Amino acid sequence: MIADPRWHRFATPEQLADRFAGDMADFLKIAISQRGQALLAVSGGTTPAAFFRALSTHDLPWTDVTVVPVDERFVPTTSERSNEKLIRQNLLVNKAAAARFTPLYHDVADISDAAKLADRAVTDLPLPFDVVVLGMGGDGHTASFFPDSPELTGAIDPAASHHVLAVTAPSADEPRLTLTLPVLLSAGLIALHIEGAEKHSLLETVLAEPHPREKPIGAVLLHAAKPLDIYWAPKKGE
Ligand SMILES: O=C(O)[C@H](O)[C@@H](O)[C@H](O)[C@H](O)COP(=O)(O)O
Repeated sequence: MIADPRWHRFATPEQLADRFAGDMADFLKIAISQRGQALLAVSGGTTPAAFFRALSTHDLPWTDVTVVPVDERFVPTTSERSNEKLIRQNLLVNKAAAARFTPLYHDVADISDAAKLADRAVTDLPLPFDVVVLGMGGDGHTASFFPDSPELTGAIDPAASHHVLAVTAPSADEPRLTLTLPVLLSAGLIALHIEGAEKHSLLETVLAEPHPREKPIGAVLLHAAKPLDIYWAPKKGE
């Protein structure tokens, strides 16, 4: 049974970015006040850049915050496809430049070695995450849980023993490293940031009938112990 999500709807992506950044900054401040530090996992892709830039300007004890990618393309951090590059250029700037960062990408030949290194680094963090920010693709994937991935079952296994897995998928442009479902679900707050009418409609469909293997966002919705916060705005011109 899915816990009814909390929808936060905005007229424009700019208004969403400003309010979303303020809400996440407030939650990170609470986490820091309660446990002296905060763990923030963020997704990549094309949607979050404005939110990252807005969050980077907020005044909070960034030296007590560790930022981790929810998932990563197995590409050098100089690549335009790199989520680490996106995060470093848009979030780890301004006041947030003082934050710590734990990468998933490691410059090794074999992605399974990178996954092992990333899994060890994430395991060594003071888990659970305080905030996880997810995106969603038009096929209903989130993180790197792709419907056509042979590793999907392992990645969305609620009892997965690893925190990071290497995954591949014909629909993904490159091999990926992804946090697994349990480590995402253990977060204090899970926010889903999507924009556009198409994604809104897709999510409404999944909320009505979750198919974790067809629409992997459904695995998050089904197994989340608390409601997700969904931040949505129409795309420009919609
Ligand atoms: O590495 C990635 O691409 C993301 O982590 C991925 O899960 C993303 O959130 C969705 O693919 C949505 O991407 P867009 O924001 O580009 O639509």
